[in-house]
Amino acid sequence: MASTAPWSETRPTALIVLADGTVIEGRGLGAGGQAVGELCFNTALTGYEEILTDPSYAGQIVTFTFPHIGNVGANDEDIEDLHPAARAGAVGAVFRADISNPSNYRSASHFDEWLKRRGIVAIAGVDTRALTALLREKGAANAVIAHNPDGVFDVDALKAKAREWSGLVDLDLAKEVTSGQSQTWTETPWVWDEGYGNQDEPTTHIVAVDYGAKRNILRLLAGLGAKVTIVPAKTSADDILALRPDGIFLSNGPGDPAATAEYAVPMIQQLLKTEIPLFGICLGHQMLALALGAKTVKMHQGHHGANHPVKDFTTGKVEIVSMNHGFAVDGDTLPQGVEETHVSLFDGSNCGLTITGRPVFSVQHHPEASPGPQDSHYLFRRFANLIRSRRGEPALAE
Ligand SMILES: NC(=O)CC[C@H](N)C(=O)O
Repeated sequence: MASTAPWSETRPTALIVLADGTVIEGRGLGAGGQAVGELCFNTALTGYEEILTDPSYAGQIVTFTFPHIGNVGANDEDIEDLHPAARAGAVGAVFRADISNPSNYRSASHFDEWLKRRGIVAIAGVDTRALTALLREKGAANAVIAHNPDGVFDVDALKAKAREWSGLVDLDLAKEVTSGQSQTWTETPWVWDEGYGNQDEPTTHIVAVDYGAKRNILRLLAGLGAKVTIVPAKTSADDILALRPDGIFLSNGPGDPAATAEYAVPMIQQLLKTEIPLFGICLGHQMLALALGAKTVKMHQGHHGANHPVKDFTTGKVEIVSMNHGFAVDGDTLPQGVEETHVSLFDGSNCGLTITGRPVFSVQHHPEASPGPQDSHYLFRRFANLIRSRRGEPALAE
């Protein structure tokens, strides 16, 4: 099977070096050079391009547990970050098999070329089952991924680099990946044979605070009739309210929520003094929880995949969801008046909250999928219904 990977039987052309000194050898793919970050694993079977361009993955190296990554090629349509030139998203990728030639009508380039252009350092030929078992046992690890086609590495220097990296705890990465200025978003979700649409006749206005927002979230909001104004992470509550939103959205994003909370929490607390419906996803969920007085914790290995079962206590239904988080809200710290609405059926961790009797809620998982099942799309309709109810309009079927 063809591969663009430089192949050396005798010499590895890429390494993963963990902070504990573990060295894993393989074949280099994608960009040359080195990247440092937290090494995690993702169990999704599809959607590698969406995963690697999710800005929530900034500062992380993703091990794909699915062995064949790259076979549907790459295109410019399936990226999830708002500003591709800024390359917010995963810094490295780990694969079992080499990348085969693309076979898909939507493919515009070989995935290896795409990785190179995107500046993602990648490695193939890794026993990803063993690596995943190691990460499950020891927890997500600080690591360096290095790719040199000549096969020359200073392993001691790589070990030191992995050891000396700060790690994600206390790191505010939202400020690195947020939009520099406000912009309007009107693109609606992808439809078979038609591609993406456009919201030409918006009936509501949603302000989305961008901590590293994924495009498909914005598309789903626009698809439900909203004009979306994306604002930078540090926009003040006054400036947000001056836009006269019908609803406010707090986006997903990378890094430690407790670090971003420094400026996000006072802003969210001010927004909560109004009755404007508010919806948060992932980092947005975590910061809403912090604004309400709850605590977030670093998880052992995190949740990254497209096959996680979550229970919605408000309906009793179980949904299969996309997840990508390394921190979680400690459900035991939710104050009185705040209800836990969703929980992970894998480990019981908190996956959602609402303020009793108020139009405010958030979830830890990624209801926009992209990639993943669409079971949780109802949460966008739940948000739209909070806006509709405030305006005296009939509810959509959830
Ligand atoms: N997808 C996200 O928004 C991730 C939130 C946060 N950075 C975490 O890892 O838990």
